[in-house]
Amino acid sequence: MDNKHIVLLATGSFNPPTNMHLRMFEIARDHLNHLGFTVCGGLISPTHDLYKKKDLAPSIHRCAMIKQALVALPWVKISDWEVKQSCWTTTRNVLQYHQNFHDIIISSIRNGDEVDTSLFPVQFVKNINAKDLNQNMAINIRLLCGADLLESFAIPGLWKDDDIEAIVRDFGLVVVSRSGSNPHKFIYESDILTKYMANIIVVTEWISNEISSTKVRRALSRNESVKFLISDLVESYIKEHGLFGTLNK
Ligand SMILES: Nc1ncnc2c1ncn2[C@@H]1O[C@H](COP(=O)(O)OP(=O)(O)OP(=O)(O)O)[C@@H](O)[C@H]1O
Ligand SMILES: NC(=O)c1ccc[n+]([C@@H]2O[C@H](COP(=O)(O)O)[C@@H](O)[C@H]2O)c1
Repeated sequence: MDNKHIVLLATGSFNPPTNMHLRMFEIARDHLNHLGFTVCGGLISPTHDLYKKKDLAPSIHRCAMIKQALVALPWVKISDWEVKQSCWTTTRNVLQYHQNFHDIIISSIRNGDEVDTSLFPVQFVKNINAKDLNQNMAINIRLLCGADLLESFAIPGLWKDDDIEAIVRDFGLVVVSRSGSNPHKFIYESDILTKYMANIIVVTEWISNEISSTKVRRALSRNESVKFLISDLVESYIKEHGLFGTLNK
């Protein structure tokens, strides 16, 4: 099977989605294209409401904000599968679900079955032609993350070793560097990550910045401007619904 066709999947709180979340997809796609991969699309899978994170807005709002943010990034779509589960799901399971979903779509197309194209994540149809399908084409779901998420692999009790191994072995990682991080050093210091180094692509963000959802939430609660940090549509949604302490401000 060839693994040159990639769908990038990012998980996280997106509380709220920032411009850096969008940029992460753009620079990853650009980098992968230069390496000879075809990025067929991207997916954002916001984490479940039961994920223990301070000040986590309800997923109904996080999904709505992501949709607003993605108006500016049409090749990426939201997946609400994770938030619709009855409890929090590991990232490994999220990746596996989406991998299975794509495998089914590919085999349906190959068999000439009627496929509901509205189900396609992103520009799938545009980037895949019949010739590819006749060969051993496959779609590889890869986890797209910032270096802080990679480094969270080392937090005791947060990730199971088995899950980390399955994520790098079966799916692969695309890691975008973030201020204060050193993904290459982190990979070097981990036996599991070093073993599967070939499946980890590090994208260096040269124009590094410190945008984070935490800082955006803080600014919003203090009635400070968040223009150019999040999209105007996301900002309007937040204010309309009084999220993150913006009520009556
Ligand atoms: N400035 C950034 N540079 C690189 N990656 C980023 C950046 N901001 C977010 N990401 C990545 O986006 C994904 C989702 O992030 P998440 O929703 O946790 O945002 P966050 O800004 O880190 O949130 P919070 O501040 O609430 O912890 C993660 O993989 C995270 O590493
Ligand atoms: N064991 C696991 O699979 C595991 C552990 C910690 C975080 N996660 C995921 O990583 C993401 C982290 O998001 P935050 O950086 O916003 O906390 C979330 O989507 C969360 O579900 C997964």
